[in-house]
Amino acid sequence: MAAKTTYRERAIPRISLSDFENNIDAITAQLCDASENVGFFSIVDHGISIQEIEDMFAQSQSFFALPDDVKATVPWSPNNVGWEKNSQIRPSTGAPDTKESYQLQFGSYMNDTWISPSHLPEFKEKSLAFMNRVRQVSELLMICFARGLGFPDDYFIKLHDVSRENVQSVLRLLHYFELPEVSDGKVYHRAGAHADWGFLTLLFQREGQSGLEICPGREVVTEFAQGDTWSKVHLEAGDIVCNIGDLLMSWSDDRFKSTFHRVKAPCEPGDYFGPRYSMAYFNQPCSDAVIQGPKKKYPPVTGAEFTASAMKRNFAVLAAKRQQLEEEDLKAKSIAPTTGTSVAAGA
Ligand SMILES: O=C(O)CCC(=O)C(=O)O
Ligand SMILES: [Fe+2]
Repeated sequence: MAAKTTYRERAIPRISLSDFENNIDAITAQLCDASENVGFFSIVDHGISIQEIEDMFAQSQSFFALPDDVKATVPWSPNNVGWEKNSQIRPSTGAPDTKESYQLQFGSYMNDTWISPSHLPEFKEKSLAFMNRVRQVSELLMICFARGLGFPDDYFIKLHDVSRENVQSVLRLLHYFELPEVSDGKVYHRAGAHADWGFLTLLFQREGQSGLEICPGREVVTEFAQGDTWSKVHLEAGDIVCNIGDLLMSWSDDRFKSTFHRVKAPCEPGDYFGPRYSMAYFNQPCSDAVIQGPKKKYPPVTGAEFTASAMKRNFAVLAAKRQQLEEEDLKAKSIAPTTGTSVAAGA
């Protein structure tokens, strides 16, 4: 069984981007405050309509409704594009998330990885149009973060130029499976606790499909530890939930916090066990972008190097978690060799 969660109410700032040009200073101040103190905020009046978001969710749902052997024609690849199912293992749990996802990028890595129009005629065109809408909103936020850190306004925008071949930005469509409400003793991780390693994530969720929770408290980007007091992220239709990734935390000399979050493994009364769809747009800079904060707290690294070391850290923690689970399993078997009890990995 998953452990019972300790909750604390935390206010997650809601920031309006209305009349952006005239309000840019006030918006910058609110974004910096939210990023320093929570690491999560939602944005409203961002210009993407509820209808546009729902239309993209409809495309996503049509994709996931295809038979697995059709989705398998666009498999996940190490270029970070494509479809996977039950395969993303988080260091916090040591177990795969119970979900499937389809990752989309702007450039040529996608050439063989767009689902054929014979299955979904409008999928590619509609997805690229939606990705460009989210990119535009992201660029407004990038101007504010650049100002907040004392860089020129277009500093981050240029380093996330999606017309360049080596940009790493991704739209991840997610489908978490419906889960049994009656406990069968297993823990079904939806998205185990993690921090995003990119620059800034914009997340779209559907009303009624709750589960996103955050756990702030990280002071330096090199630290993997997490607290155990969670806060639910409440959602209003049309809101975009944004979170700082490790890369922006490092690029801001640890001023803006990349916060641990998860989609809870439902196990308590009131949790949502039904099918859940979400979409996460990860802003990730070009692989040759040079990353260093204004105070030079960390040595300069390229986008590619930052990603590689984030992966290395991730896999080291994952290996340690797996070893811990194996040792617990062996211990449980030696105490009660005939029960076959499985080890619950708490998120
Ligand atoms: O599905 C969600 O609400 C969160 C997904 C997420 O955190 C991720 O994919 O990094
Ligand atoms: Fe995430």
